[in-house]
Amino acid sequence: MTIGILTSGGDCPGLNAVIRGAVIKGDRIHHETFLGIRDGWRGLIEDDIRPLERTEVRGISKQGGTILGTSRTNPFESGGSQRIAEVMQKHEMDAVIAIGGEGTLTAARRLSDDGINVVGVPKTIDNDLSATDYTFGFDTAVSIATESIDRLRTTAESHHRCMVVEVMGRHVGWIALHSGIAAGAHAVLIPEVPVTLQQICRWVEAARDRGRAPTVVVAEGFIPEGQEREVAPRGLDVFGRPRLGGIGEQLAPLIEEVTGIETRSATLGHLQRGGVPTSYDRVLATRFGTASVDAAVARQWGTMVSLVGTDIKNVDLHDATTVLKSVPRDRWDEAAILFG
Ligand SMILES: Nc1ncnc2c1ncn2[C@@H]1O[C@H](COP(=O)(O)OP(=O)(O)O)[C@@H](O)[C@H]1O
Ligand SMILES: O=P(O)(O)OC[C@H]1O[C@](O)(COP(=O)(O)O)[C@@H](O)[C@@H]1O
Ligand SMILES: [Mg+2]
Repeated sequence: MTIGILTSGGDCPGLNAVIRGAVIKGDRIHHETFLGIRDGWRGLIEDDIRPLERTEVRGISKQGGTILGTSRTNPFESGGSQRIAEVMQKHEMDAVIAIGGEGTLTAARRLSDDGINVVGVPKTIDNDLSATDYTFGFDTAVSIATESIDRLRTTAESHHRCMVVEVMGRHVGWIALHSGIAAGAHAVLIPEVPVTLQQICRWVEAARDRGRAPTVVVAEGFIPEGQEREVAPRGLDVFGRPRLGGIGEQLAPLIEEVTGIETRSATLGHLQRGGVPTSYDRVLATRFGTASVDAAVARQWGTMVSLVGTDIKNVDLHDATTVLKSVPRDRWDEAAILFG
């Protein structure tokens, strides 16, 4: 069997570990041949494909980014399933392992419904995919965010300031919640839970009154009071969605105005997506990679590998892509006991 591998959507630490796991297991156990598809669906549509040898994946599980490149190309805008089948046939490619988030896997599901042999691997720092307990990349993003909040807090303490830290999370607040709890934030603001400016300021003042440097962690997708949408002053991405970012900068002067506490903001942005994966993410990504080849060999098309408890299972792509995994209200309430 010849298997093509692609990485698509926002990159995330651990992608290379999946590629390495798949190629090594496929070569050593199943004697499969691999093709590297460049830049996600773009490579499959534009026929940008090359052999992917075992020697190329040596030692890459600790490397950030993806050796295959990524893009947000929509396969259905330029030829769709028919074009992909044509390119696969040309390369005698029997199957595709698609490593991506909810967007990529939705595309994979649609392609699979059209008869393309696809197996999905869930990736995203946002941890917003249903049908898997965790995705690789999330642990690394939370670690980087936690360390950054710890650092920002020491400078805020020196200056008796409030610090607003903006983290990623397009639709969900998992990174904000976990890094906020880990760093002992005085407020965590997420897209799932509306919080008034008044409440935020009450938490900030309570922390200040105890001699603490108030620390507010906000997910980029948090919708501030009185606004209908997220803060997105930087136009649209290639898929036509608003590019989020800026809520931290918007909140800081408002908090300063209401509380009188000098307030700064810092946006962590792509720092959360770059660099080496944590050991947790390397292990999860490697296990996903080896399991994805097993799924391809077993011809489990239209499925995705997933983490359930500590086991790796196979789930239907339909189940994985219908509902986003958002933060349940009780998980935020549990954290909110510690705010202020
Ligand atoms: N509903 C959809 N149908 C087909 N293709 C989609 C769909 N949603 C997203 N995609 C494609 O997958 C790409 C990757 O999705 P995106 O959300 O950017 O990243 P991720 O896969 O990490 O979630 C998108 O740019 C788009 O081209
Ligand atoms: O700056 P970019 O690459 O357009 O993407 C930013 C978005 O990508 C993410 O990091 C991950 O989202 P995806 O998994 O959907 O790619 C989001 O948290 C963020 O909103
Ligand atoms: Mg997405």
